[in-house]
Amino acid sequence: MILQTYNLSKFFEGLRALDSVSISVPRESLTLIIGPNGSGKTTFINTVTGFYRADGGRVEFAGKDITNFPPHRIFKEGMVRTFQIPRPFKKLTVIENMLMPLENPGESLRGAILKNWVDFESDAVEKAYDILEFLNIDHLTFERAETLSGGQLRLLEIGKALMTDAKLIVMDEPLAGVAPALAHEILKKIKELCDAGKTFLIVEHRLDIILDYADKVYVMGNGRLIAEGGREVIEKPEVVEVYLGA
Ligand SMILES: Nc1ncnc2c1ncn2[C@@H]1O[C@H](COP(=O)(O)OP(=O)(O)OP(=O)(O)O)[C@@H](O)[C@H]1O
Repeated sequence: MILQTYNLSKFFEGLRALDSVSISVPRESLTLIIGPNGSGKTTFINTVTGFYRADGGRVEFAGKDITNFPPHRIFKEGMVRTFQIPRPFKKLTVIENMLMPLENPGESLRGAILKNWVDFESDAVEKAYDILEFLNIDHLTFERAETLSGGQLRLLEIGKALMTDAKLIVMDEPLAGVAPALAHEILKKIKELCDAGKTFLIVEHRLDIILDYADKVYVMGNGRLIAEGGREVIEKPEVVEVYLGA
């Protein structure tokens, strides 16, 4: 297992947004977290990646206790996250976005750009090209990010995550706003990356598209884990019920 949580909990003024959630993410898999709106999925991701402090429980990454490490330390351990809404630098080109460092979210745009132009390493550029080619967006290399479609922005986000060499890529709704054909392309790329040694933990609502690609599925409802298993879990009565009740 690359990631394990043990009774992870997070409370907001009495609301149990995350209530003793224990999950295991196998290496080189696509593990999916689903559940109706407000069931705690984003809170889970935020707590695992250090954006929220846990109120209870433990997070282990690659066998190491990383509970309540700050986000940059978790990043250094090899876990990177993408956000519900992609945040590229719109006026910059795709390749410039690829070369933007991710490790220091607090760094100013100006500082980041200067650092990049000064520190440009040819192998970083080469790596960025290779990744863009793998993702089939190399034709967009010199386009400004603002001209990309929703799906292309998601691919750019995956590209940026791949630039970091993170072992585990955590994604919040990577298919939101993506046309179905491109969504399938994205998922096929993700599966190829799993075969190549990466691990993905994904929160997603579009089950019709993503379920077939999932190796393992966790279902949340009201801050708790209500089911886990293979793709067939969505047929369990308790899962149907939590979706109907939402
Ligand atoms: N920063 C916060 N402060 C207070 N309450 C919060 C905060 N973040 C989340 N919550 C609450 O925690 C609960 C779980 O929210 P969360 O966003 O984790 O659900 P979700 O499953 O990701 O929903 P969605 O699918 O709509 O994104 C909700 O009741 C939400 O209102």
